[in-house]
Amino acid sequence: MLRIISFEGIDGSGKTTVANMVYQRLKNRFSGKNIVLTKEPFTNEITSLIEKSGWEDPIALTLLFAADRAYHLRELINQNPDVILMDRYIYSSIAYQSALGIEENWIETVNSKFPKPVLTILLDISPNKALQRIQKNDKFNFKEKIESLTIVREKYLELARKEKNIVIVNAEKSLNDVVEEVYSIIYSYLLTL
Ligand SMILES: Nc1ncnc2c1ncn2[C@@H]1O[C@H](COP(=O)(O)OP(=O)(O)OP(=O)(O)O)[C@@H](O)[C@H]1O
Ligand SMILES: Cc1cn([C@H]2C[C@H](O)[C@@H](COP(=O)(O)O)O2)c(=O)[nH]c1=O
Repeated sequence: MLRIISFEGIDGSGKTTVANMVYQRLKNRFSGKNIVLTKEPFTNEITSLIEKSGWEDPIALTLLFAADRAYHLRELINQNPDVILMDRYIYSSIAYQSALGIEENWIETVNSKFPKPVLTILLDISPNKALQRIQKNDKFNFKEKIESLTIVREKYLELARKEKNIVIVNAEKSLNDVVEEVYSIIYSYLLTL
């Protein structure tokens, strides 16, 4: 069984930075466990198709992200991890692709063969603040408009109201405070294994 802890949130919420810092601390504290840090999208080939698609067709995007995920999970199984820290996972598809107008039920069905995350850290931040942070770090060629990120954020918050394993963390706090909070949530989970 793959135990996946996913990091979710709108672009610029701090997922990659926080996941990396928390991973370093967890690796030192739980040196006997095989903790893997990874991110989605995973494959260069599918990422390039996603970029070529122009980020507008939610059906194509849902299917491409799911194909990437299927390949990614097969690679992860081979690493025999105790726990996987995943920078984006299924809830990214639900939040982002449903924000483009596609039915959430269908996105859930497309992703229904993948293991659900045991825990999800939702880094919540206003789109304004998030966009200020990534102005200089934007790696992807897509529209990072405040309007669209506002819808994505609302989709994430809706998911958090439905799914008990999603923990909302205020990502507007200082980096140290966010890392401390996320570390302690995951630490408590790992002690139960
Ligand atoms: N709590 C914080 N306070 C201030 N700056 C932060 C905080 N967290 C992250 N940052 C900074 O914000 C920028 C974006 O962070 P990061 O790339 O980790 O976000 P992300 O959620 O992974 O973004 P994306 O989804 O676009 O890849 C980085 O420059 C990072 O150093
Ligand atoms: C997994 C996944 C990702 N996306 C979107 C979300 C982001 O805008 C980009 C990835 O960018 P990052 O800077 O590497 O986080 O892809 C998506 O729309 N659907 C998904 O399933």
